[in-house]
Amino acid sequence: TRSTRPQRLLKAVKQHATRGDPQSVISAIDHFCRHREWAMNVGDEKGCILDSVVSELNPEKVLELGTYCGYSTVRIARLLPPGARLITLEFNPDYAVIARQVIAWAGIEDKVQLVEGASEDWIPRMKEHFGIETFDLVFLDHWKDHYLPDTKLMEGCGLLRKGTVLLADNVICPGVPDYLEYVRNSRSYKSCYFKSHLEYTRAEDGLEKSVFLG
Ligand SMILES: CCCNc1ncnc2c1ncn2[C@@H]1O[C@H](/C=C/CNC(=O)c2cc(-c3ccc(F)cc3)cc(O)c2O)[C@@H](O)[C@H]1O
Ligand SMILES: [Mg+2]
Repeated sequence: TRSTRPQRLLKAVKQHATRGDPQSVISAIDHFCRHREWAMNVGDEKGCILDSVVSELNPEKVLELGTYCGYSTVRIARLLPPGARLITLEFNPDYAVIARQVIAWAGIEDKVQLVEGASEDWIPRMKEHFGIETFDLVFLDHWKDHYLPDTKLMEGCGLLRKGTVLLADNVICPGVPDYLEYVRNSRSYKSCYFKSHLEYTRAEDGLEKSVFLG
């Protein structure tokens, strides 16, 4: 049967990227998505904004909601200091199979824990299962109607501390209106918008950075 787009993306990584070189994995995926087949990775333009937020924060504990093929997982993990940890949640087993191989090809698997399952099931188990007190950074890039409920769930589970940064993809396209309204109007967040473009296109999109104030 015909291959899937994530399988073709992984093939492009194995053909064009150097094992153990995260930057070459990122470039191979960007090239594939720009010149062969579009895919919903955060991409190179918004990826640079993601890089600057990670580099400025130097987070020890990072949570990613929605691994997909592992592109942003590699972008984040390559910048983490030794001993820092990224937990990424992916509930589609077919995508998880691809993401594990992309993460391994990049050579950053020792910083990453890919957990197969739904965010709503795993967020409440972060403390007892992973020994996580609070996260320093959360990257939201999963189903857009789950950004808000999962944020409220993380608040309720005590996973956010004064200064935790939530970075949300796609706040314009496809858009997350209920989430934006919440983080921009809640007294518990200081929020700002980083204008950019939808990955590999000229359409507007951007990232919303929201600092939890406690
Ligand atoms: C129980 C559901 C909520 N919890 C979840 N827990 C764990 N993983 C979850 C997940 N939801 C979704 N996922 C996974 O995240 C990924 C989903 C991402 C959804 N992203 C988008 O829809 C998206 C869509 C676009 C897009 C933009 C314009 C356009 F014309 C077409 C698409 C651009 C993006 O950057 C996007 O991120 C998948 O791998 C999915 O299996
Ligand atoms: Mg996205």
